Amino acid sequence: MPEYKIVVPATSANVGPGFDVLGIALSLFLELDVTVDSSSSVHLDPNSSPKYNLTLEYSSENSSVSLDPDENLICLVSLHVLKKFNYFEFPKYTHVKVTNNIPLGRGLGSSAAAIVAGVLLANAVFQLNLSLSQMFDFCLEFENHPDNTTPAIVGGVSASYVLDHSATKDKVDYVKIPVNKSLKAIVAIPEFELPTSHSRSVLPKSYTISDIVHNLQRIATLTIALGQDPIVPERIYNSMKDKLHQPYRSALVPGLSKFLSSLTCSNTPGLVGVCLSGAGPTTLALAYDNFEAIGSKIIEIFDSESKGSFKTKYYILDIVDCGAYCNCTSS
Ligand SMILES: Nc1ncnc2c1ncn2[C@@H]1O[C@H](COP(=O)(O)OP(=O)(O)O)[C@@H](O)[C@H]1O
Ligand SMILES: N[C@@H](CCOP(=O)(O)O)C(=O)O
Repeated sequence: MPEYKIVVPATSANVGPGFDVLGIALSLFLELDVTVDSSSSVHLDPNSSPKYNLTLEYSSENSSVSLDPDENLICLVSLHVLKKFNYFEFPKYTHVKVTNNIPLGRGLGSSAAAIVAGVLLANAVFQLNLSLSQMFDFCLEFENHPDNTTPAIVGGVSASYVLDHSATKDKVDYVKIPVNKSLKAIVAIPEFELPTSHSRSVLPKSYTISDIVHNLQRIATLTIALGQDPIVPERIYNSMKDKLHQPYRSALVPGLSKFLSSLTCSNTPGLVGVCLSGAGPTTLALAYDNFEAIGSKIIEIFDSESKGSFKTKYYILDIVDCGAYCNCTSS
């Protein structure tokens, strides 16, 4: 009876000036427990009619997610990978129990985690031995910016570029960026969802050269500043400013402008930088100390700016150096 455990971290993409380039893997996880078991009682449930020999179960509060393999993102990705290897269904009695702690549509890479999990699911059950490069290529077919999927796969902070969307393989290359070990992420998550597709639709089609240079200068310094020891808070803080996406998205996230302008490394001890997480509405603060105090200060800002229209909660998360993995727990 093969059993697999697949674990994929949440990710915060962009990291200020790194629109569609940078991403951080964080200690909040999507987990899949996969069994291929002919004696399992879950298949005796008359309401669970397996499609492609697969049944799905969600243990946590993702009630909006479809359990139909033709609609569920994890299954869609997995079946897509399988078809490329001429498999069209899972082994009989495949059951996938999903425990998802990554909130959906909040800018913490839930869709990227689901895509990566789908690739790993196909890889594990059919022993495809996919290379890292093949995994990146499959992910890119479902999310055409690799800034979430790369750190979800390789962990830590990464920068990636797409070599050529029209190439047949090896489309993505990446580097991992050294990060000072004392840094943690404080993510403030509003209770409303903001689909990434909507948050991308408000971005302009072209930019001024001064805005582009603004971000180019900062992304270069940020990638070095994050790993410096001792930390230079002002350098990280200034390097995390962005002119390519945050100004256009602030109308979608009440409180974002105030959050970005009022919390500084001078008035908030321990803080080194602030930005929107991915496409929002979650925000990210990087800090080396005073995590709880910074979290409370952020919540005060959003509570006052939202005027009671939504609540915001915060998590203090580690930057996890290990990306997605799959363990075979029995043979
Ligand atoms: N664990 C999951 N299982 C199935 N589908 C998921 C899962 N996580 C995310 N999704 C899909 O991805 C959508 C959210 O994607 P997106 O708008 O890009 O937000 P995010 O910033 O969280 O990635 C969800 O509405 C759902 O359709
Ligand atoms: N670079 C993308 C990142 C989207 O991340 P998500 O976690 O919100 O899906 C963008 O900014 O659109």
